[in-house]
Amino acid sequence: MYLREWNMTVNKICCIGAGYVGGPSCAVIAHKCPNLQVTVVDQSAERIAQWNSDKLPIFEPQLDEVVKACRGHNLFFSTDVEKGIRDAELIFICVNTPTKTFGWGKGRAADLKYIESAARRIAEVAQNSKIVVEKSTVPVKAAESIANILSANVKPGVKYQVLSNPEFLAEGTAIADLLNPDRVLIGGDQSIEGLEAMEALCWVYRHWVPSGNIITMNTWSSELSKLAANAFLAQRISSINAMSAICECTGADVDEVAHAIGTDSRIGPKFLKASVGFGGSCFQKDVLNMVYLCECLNLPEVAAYWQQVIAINDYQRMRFTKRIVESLFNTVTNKRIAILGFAFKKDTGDTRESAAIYVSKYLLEEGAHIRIYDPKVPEDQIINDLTCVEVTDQPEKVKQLVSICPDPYLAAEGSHALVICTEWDEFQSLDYQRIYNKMLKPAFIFDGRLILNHQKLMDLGFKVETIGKRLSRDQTKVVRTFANGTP
Ligand SMILES: NC(=O)C1=CN([C@@H]2O[C@H](COP(=O)(O)OP(=O)(O)OC[C@H]3O[C@@H](n4cnc5c(N)ncnc54)[C@H](O)[C@@H]3O)[C@@H](O)[C@H]2O)C=CC1
Ligand SMILES: O=C(O)[C@H]1O[C@H](OP(=O)(O)OP(=O)(O)OC[C@H]2O[C@@H](n3ccc(=O)[nH]c3=O)[C@H](O)[C@@H]2O)[C@H](O)[C@@H](O)[C@@H]1O
Repeated sequence: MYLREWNMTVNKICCIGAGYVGGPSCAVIAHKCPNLQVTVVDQSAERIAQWNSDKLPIFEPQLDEVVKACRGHNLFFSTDVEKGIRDAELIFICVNTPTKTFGWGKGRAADLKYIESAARRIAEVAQNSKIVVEKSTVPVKAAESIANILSANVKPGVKYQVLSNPEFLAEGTAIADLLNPDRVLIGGDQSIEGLEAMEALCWVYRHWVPSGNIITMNTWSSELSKLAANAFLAQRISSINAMSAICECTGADVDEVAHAIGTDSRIGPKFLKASVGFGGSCFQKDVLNMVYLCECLNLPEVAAYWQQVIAINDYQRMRFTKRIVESLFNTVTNKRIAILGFAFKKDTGDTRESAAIYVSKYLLEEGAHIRIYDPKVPEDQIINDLTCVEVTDQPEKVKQLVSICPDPYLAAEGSHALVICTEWDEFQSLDYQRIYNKMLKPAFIFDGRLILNHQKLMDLGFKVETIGKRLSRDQTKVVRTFANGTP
């Protein structure tokens, strides 16, 4: 596409950051825009080598097919960041923006060092004008910081426009989300050059996304909308999880409550599945980022409101684990507990902020032996997650207490309890009679994802506990407690 104000044609795209977002989103752009050349660059030689191999660095349904269809034709993965930047007219920044672990804003603010280093690299290397697209999730006004870095180091004859184009894909459905997005959001400067830069990015997406699904707005609205979307989604999960605690005390059933409220078209049925707590690299990070933003803007009441979404999530993971310990006669020391599922959700091998890490941590602190099975997470990833400094100060002890099993039946063998932490489909069709026979009695199942047929399991002899409903326990206890006035 030719840009008149810029006297430039968009032919080549570069993406800085070959992670969960940069890899899949650029693969889809390359697949849908055969007229464009797309190069994904990363400073990690290991990651780039994996993208160029038969075993891609991330597991996503359909990703292999899309990458194989265009890799080597108009899709390239490279460690040559400079060349990637130099050749492209349009550059996506898709680097990580983790929560800061030090200094001001520690534990809440986003660490923007990778964004800044990408911006500085562009400024250093660029010999002609560039449209720079911030795709990473960032605090409001980050685009302005990028623009300031670029303009402070600009070379004669070079122009920049910085756009915000946050990504809304969810892991496990990344390719489907990218091929069929609810919307594509583009924020930019409302100047003539800014509008033309936005039009160039709209043109890229129009190769496959209907115009009506491409929304344009000012940069700050776009940046804030991304944080707002994740905060609203996380808040819905914390809301239904808060309901699950009430359900467990009252005899109500959280799935029934979710169904009842979800049929109200104003509320809608999605994202109302109670669980052991949300995980993933973004919900907690982005809500905390919002909390920090509110504090900086001197809005303490608003900050406290969003902080509570995280507090309920922490409470849910802890509450579920306490129930495991209580049910196992108040001690799990030296007991064997099988954990099924370690990824933060099904259909991904990603474990970042996975609820399974927290459940395992609490059980290990109580001295349990845990046997973990996950269909996609590699053994070394699980061990790294459980021995990192945030989880334990006794990594050697943890290694002794944890074993990774190649199948769920081996994990269950000789165990006192089986805990479902991830909603993998395969867990619904396991041979639970076989599992029951191999377990110690009474054999407990804790379904942290509400995915199993509880009645069938109880008929087999299992003691079953789950989130947001009482199954094995005596319902009359609840009524008596209320009669005493001490719920
Ligand atoms: N993971 C997800 O599902 C989603 C993530 N996001 C956002 O997208 C951004 C990226 O997330 P992920 O892809 O999950 O991160 P990631 O950690 O998987 O990938 C980031 C990549 O950037 C590379 N990198 C960092 N600085 C670099 C530099 N200066 N030059 C070259 N490469 C550099 C790293 O080596 C890494 O491979 C984050 O801001 C995240 O919040 C947004 C939507 C979905
Ligand atoms: O910014 C991001 O990184 C992305 O964050 C989420 O995507 P993701 O974290 O990949 O996955 P989700 O499907 O949102 O699930 C997040 C967590 O919530 C849990 N969850 C989800 C839905 C639900 O009803 N209940 C529930 O407990 C999941 O099991 C998982 O642990 C958003 O859904 C994406 O739109 C966004 O782009």
